[in-house]
Amino acid sequence: MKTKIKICGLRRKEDIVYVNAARPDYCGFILNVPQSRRNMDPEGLKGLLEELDPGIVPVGVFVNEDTNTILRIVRESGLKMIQLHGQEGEEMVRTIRETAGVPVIKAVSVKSREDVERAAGFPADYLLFDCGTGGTGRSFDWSCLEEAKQPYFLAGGIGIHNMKEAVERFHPFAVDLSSSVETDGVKDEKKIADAVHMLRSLT
Ligand SMILES: O=C(O)c1ccccc1N[C@@H]1O[C@H](COP(=O)(O)O)[C@@H](O)[C@H]1O
Repeated sequence: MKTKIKICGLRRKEDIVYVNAARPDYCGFILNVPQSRRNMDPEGLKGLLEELDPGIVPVGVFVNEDTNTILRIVRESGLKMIQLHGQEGEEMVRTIRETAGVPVIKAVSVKSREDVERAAGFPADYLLFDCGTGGTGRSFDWSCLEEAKQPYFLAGGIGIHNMKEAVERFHPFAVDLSSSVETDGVKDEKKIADAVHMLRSLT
């Protein structure tokens, strides 16, 4: 199967224009995470999603958010996928997956092979392997991925400099980019286009 691509951390109208032109498979919105410079208020989300090309799946990224708040935001905004990027436990992942009616991605911070092995027990539709807290622009030791048993999103410092190696060596379900497609802290149209173009040329 061809590796897909997600562009994460959109928050401006221009960002929607950029992804509509580049056409990644998924795009992500960091919601109610004030410690992130990519944070956006869910109030503004519906308006952005109305402008999004229907062929791009919008993913809501939450960090240790209350379950009912996640379910309400998904219901009201039209998000098509949920990414849990904090310390959410199995029970919460299961509840959200059963109730929200959209697929759930569970992010796991990888420091060792054991982190990847343990993640196999999560009742999520997809796992996402990342470095640290998310959106850091840093990679982890990819040799840990040799223990991965199910389809996963690969995140953490992915860009055009290392995407070829990531895809050809590990065949992730999707690569997930944020920092590498920004200039001066905002999304960059050309970097997004180049990243999506490179991914399509690889697979
Ligand atoms: O991007 C953030 O600020 C962020 C904040 C909180 C949770 C997740 C966040 N981003 C996720 O990080 C990876 C991309 O990381 P990178 O910048 O390319 O290294 C992706 O999964 C985003 O959803």
